[in-house]
Amino acid sequence: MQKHITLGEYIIENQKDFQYSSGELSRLLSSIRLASKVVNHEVNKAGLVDILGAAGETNIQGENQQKLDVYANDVFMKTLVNREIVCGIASEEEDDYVIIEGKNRSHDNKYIVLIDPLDGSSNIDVNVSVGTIFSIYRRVTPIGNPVTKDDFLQPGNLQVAAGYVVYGTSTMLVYTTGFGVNGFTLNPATGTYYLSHPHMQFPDDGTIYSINEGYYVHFPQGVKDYLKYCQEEEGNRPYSARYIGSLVSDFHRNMIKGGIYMYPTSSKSPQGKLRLLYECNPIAFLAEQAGGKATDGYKRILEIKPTELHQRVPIFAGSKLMVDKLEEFMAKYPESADY
Ligand SMILES: O=P(O)(O)OC[C@H]1O[C@](O)(COP(=O)(O)O)[C@@H](O)[C@@H]1O
Ligand SMILES: [Mg+2]
Ligand SMILES: [Mg+2]
Repeated sequence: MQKHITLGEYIIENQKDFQYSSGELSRLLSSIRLASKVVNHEVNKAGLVDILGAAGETNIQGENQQKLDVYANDVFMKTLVNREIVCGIASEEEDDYVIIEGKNRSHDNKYIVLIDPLDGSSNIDVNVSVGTIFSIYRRVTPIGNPVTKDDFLQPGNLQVAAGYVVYGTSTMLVYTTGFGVNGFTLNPATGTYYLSHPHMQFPDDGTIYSINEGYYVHFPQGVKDYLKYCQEEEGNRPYSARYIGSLVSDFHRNMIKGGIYMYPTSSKSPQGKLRLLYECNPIAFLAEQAGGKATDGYKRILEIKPTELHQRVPIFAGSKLMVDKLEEFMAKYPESADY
């Protein structure tokens, strides 16, 4: 009989791959696994109980928080804090980073977590897939001291692990520790994640483009030109347009089928919309680990030096040949061109 590998087994078996293996990163990933199951349970009954709708608060970025945004943030924060395995957390739903001081081992945990607890909030109330995105770094502040902003403002190429959970028709946890990308599907009957998508790889090329095309008039000229290219009749074009409006779900589909996800700058959002630290960096790490590519249109996302916790950047991520082509169009216009 074929043996089904559980996520718990996989984490333990691959612990040796971690550069500074001490079991801490494994415990951290196990905590995320646990918290994701709790959030999944709540997301699954979203239509039944009073957890739909706005929480009545806005986050520091001026966005209306949904009840499930707040719930997911609480679950991930509490799970990570209670287990005393990280020294700091930054979340989309928190104004500033949170310093975690262990009860017995004050300030001596190694890892920090940056998280988008519930991605795609606008889809919650209409029963469409949402997700969680996480990014993990080693601290740079010496052990024994409280973490500082510098620990959180590290470029994406220093991530030690990153991943997402997609709460879709099935729930999947997909992650990398820098040794490829693996996907695990939750069996709701047993509450266990099983390895279902080993060694996930972006097809080199694809025929899906994902962008909020409603904002077309506000896009940079390079993006407009690329969209016209996507729609022309030639070779494997025109491509199919697919846009869920949930980064995790759009990215996940494109990784499996081949495609490009785009959230450019626009005259309405001159910096782009998606957040570098807990949306773009983890997605870019996964994209590269799966043989794909992620850029801001001109340079690698993973090489951007962050300056702000909630910094926004444009992102183009997906199949390598498609992102290469997008960059060709972008290169025709200087990076600072007016829209
Ligand atoms: O509605 P728009 O402008 O197309 O934006 C959709 C994008 O915004 C996001 O929902 C932002 O994420 P949050 O829900 O975590 O704020 C992305 O998941 C998604 O790709
Ligand atoms: Mg998000
Ligand atoms: Mg969110």
